[in-house]
Amino acid sequence: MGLNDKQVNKNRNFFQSLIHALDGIYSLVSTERNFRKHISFAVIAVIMGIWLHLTTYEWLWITLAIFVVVVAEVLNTVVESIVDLIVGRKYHDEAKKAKDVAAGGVLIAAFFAVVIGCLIFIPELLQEFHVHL
Ligand SMILES: Nc1ncnc2c1ncn2[C@@H]1O[C@H](COP(=O)(O)OP(=O)(O)OP(=O)(O)O)[C@@H](O)[C@H]1O
Repeated sequence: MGLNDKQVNKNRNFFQSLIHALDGIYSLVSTERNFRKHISFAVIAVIMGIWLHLTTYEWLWITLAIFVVVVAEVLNTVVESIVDLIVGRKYHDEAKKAKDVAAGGVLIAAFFAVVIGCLIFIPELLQEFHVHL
C-alpha cells in the first residue's frame, strides 16, 4: 500500500480504505500550493481563536469556514485531476470551464471564510485592545 501501489480493485477492508484516504490527503498537501496556503490561514485563525478565548458558538462558525474551504479545495483538485486525465495537455473549452468553475468554487468558499473571520475576529480584537467605536 501507499502512494506508489498499483491497486485497481476494490479495497478489501477498512484499514486499506483508510490508507488510501490518507494517501489522498498526503497528495493534496504535497502537490497543492493553494491548499497549503489555506491550511496556514486556518492554523492562524485557530491560534487567534485560542488567544481570544472564542465561545463555542464562534468556534462552530470558524470550524465551518475552515471545512468549507478544505472541501472546495478537495473538489477543485479532483476536477483538475479528472480533466487532466481525460484531455491531457490538449486545450479544450469544456476543460477550461470545468477547471475555472472548480477554482471559482474555492474563491467563493474563501470569500465565505473571510466574511466569517471578519465578523468574529474584528469585534473580538477591538474588545481585546479596548477600542470603542
Ligand atoms: N486542458 C485545458 N484546456 C483548457 N484550459 C485549461 C486546460 N488546463 C488548464 N486550463 C486553464 O488553465 C488554468 C490553470 O490550470 P491548472 O490545471 O494549471 O490549474 P492550477 O494552476 O493547478 O489551478 P489552481 O490555482 O486552482 O490550483 C485553468 O483554470 C484553465 O483556465
